Amino acid sequence: MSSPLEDVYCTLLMSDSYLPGAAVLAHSLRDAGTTKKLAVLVTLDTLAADTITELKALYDYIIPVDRMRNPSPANLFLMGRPDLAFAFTKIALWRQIQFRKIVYLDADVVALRALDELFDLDAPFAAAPDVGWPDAFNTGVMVLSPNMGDYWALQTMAASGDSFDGADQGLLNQYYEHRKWHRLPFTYNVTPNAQYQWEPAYRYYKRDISSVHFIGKDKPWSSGRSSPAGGSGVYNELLARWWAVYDRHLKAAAMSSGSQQPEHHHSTVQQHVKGESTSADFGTSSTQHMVPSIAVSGPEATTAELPLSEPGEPVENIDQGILEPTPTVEQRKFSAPHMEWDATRSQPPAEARPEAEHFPTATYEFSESKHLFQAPQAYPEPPKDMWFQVPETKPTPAAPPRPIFPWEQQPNRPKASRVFAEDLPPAPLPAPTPTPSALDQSTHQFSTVHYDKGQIPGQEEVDASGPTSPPRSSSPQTADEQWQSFQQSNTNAWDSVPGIDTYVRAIMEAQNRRGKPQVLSTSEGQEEILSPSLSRKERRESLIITDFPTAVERPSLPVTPAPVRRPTFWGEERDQTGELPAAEGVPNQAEWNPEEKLDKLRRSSLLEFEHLKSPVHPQVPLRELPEHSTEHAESAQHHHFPNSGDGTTDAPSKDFAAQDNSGTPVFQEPDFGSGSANGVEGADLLSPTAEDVLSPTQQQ
Ligand SMILES: O=c1ccn([C@@H]2O[C@H](COP(=O)(O)OP(=O)(O)O[C@H]3O[C@H](CO)[C@@H](O)[C@H](O)[C@H]3O)[C@@H](O)[C@H]2O)c(=O)[nH]1
Ligand SMILES: [Mn+2]
Repeated sequence: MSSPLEDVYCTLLMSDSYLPGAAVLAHSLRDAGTTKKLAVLVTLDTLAADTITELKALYDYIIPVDRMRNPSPANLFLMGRPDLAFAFTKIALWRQIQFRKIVYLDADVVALRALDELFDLDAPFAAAPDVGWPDAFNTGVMVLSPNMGDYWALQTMAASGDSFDGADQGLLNQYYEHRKWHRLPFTYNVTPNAQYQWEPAYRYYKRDISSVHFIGKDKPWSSGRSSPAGGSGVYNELLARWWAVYDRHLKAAAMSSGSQQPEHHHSTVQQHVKGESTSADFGTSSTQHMVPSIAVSGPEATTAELPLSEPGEPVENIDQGILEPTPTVEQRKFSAPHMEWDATRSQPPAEARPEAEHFPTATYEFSESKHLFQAPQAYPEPPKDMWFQVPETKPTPAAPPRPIFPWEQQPNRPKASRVFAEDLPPAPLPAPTPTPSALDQSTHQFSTVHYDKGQIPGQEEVDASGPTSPPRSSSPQTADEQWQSFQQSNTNAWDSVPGIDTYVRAIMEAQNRRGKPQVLSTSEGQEEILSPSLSRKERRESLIITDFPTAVERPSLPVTPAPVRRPTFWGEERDQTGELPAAEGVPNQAEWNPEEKLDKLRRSSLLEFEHLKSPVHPQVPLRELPEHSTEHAESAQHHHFPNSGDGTTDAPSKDFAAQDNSGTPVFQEPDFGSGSANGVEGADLLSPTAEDVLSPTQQQ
């Protein structure tokens, strides 16, 4: 007998109903990698043969013991646990002197890690505090050194029924109250309950938990998979640990997946797990099991026929609409992962446990429900206040903007409106220009609609009903007179500030010196051409942009206008970086005599231009010309030449300045289309090209 005594984990099984607990416990210890052997005390006369067979597959030692009844079980009723009438049987542990040390675990314990270090305790007896009374210990996890002295002392107490709770825990606490017992950390016997309150402590110590003990009447396997209503997140989390072991080794799906273990072992366990199996012959043939499920599912399976499930039914009843789901937030409370060390400051401690050691595991399986899907009667309420509340009372409109311009303060100011050219009565054309040439006749055809100053559509809207400007239809005034009166009534305050006037004049003079074209200068001899009614002396010379020169004041543009130098974003850099490529067939400006070309044009056959008189000539769009069209008509004498060759009309350059860089509007050419702009013949006759305009200095 010199061989050293063995160490074992040991549990107790007195009824078949606790078999799932004993099976999960054994698997959890083996999963944790313990090197110790497993033993189970069994009361053979209260256990089924299948249960013993199952235990043999899980435990190294099956140790039959005699049941020991409490002779005075009244205190058990005080606890509400009359089922613990044979709890004294547990003291048989002390007589298992074939073992050096026993780490005893209740059958309702699941080990989260191996507890092998407990075998190294020197103390003859150790246990963890009980949550119901922490000065006492819980007898679900104990470390003991079997010896017959303690056994007989305990047996004597038990026989006399000396236990304050009527069961083993009261007995053992009374026995060790005046002896030394080693107090184990609570983490060796964590006893969660649905009403657990101190969740922060749980979060803090969670990673140290070695085993979880599901005390009380309801066990994980007897309650089924759904957690008790209102169960705390802590409880559900730890409950999941038990089910994780069960699912890993014992659930029905494992049976049909080629497991090496005999099927009946698992079915024996499943019989005692709520919601896992209701049939005694479950597992004899999975095919047979499937047949009724097909027969039941059909349109005739209405909600009324569905069996109502108990509160603790599996999730699939929620899917089937039998049960209302609880909101997801309550099902899964977030808990931040516990950090063992500050990873931002140091490396992990050498003896640290794996970070993923306590990761919760969840296993999902196919539903075996035989019912068609039924939508839940109610889904969780959508969040409130997610719509825009339309104000019930109309908001008071904001005050109108403060008047800026003098005419805005006129009491009877007409309401601003929009007038389109199409809506206007045809404007009376001014007296035709007494030019006999056919060229002029055709030129006028270019200007589809002819406006005088006072008839400019854009100004009509202000003009027409204004108090200072009588309606044109009833007015004997000429267009120019209307224009004058309009201008006089609508002046800007700054028009009369002499400093501004002087300043702008200086700028313009500087520009003139640099060769900019100025259209405001008058040209003698042309005064009477289009507006004989307006004397030039009546107009003051003006810098105001809106104060356009009349036809009398405005000279005909030179045939070859001076190129307009436009300011670029890069300043004058453009002159250095290059120029546009020369247009094909465009003569050098120096070699070009406009008079000669005009003569040549006049001599050419009139018939060739007859088609240009047609107002629907395809090259001439019928649209209103800008307000300077009067001037345009004049200048067109010099600019608009038809192509004498193929009969198409040549477009003048559109780069012809609409505005020079002083901001003074010059005039805008009508759009004649771009197709023929590069015609050689026409280019010969037309002066300004893009090249001329943009980079005249670069030419030769
Ligand atoms: O029908 C039964 C009842 C109990 N047991 C075994 O006895 C143990 C104790 O019973 P249990 O239901 O686990 O009791 P608890 O709910 O844990 O109640 C507490 O009270 C019991 C009686 O004092 C102590 O044994 C427990 O350790 C203590 O945690 C079980 O784990 C089993 O190992 C059976 O095998 N079959
Ligand atoms: Mn227990």
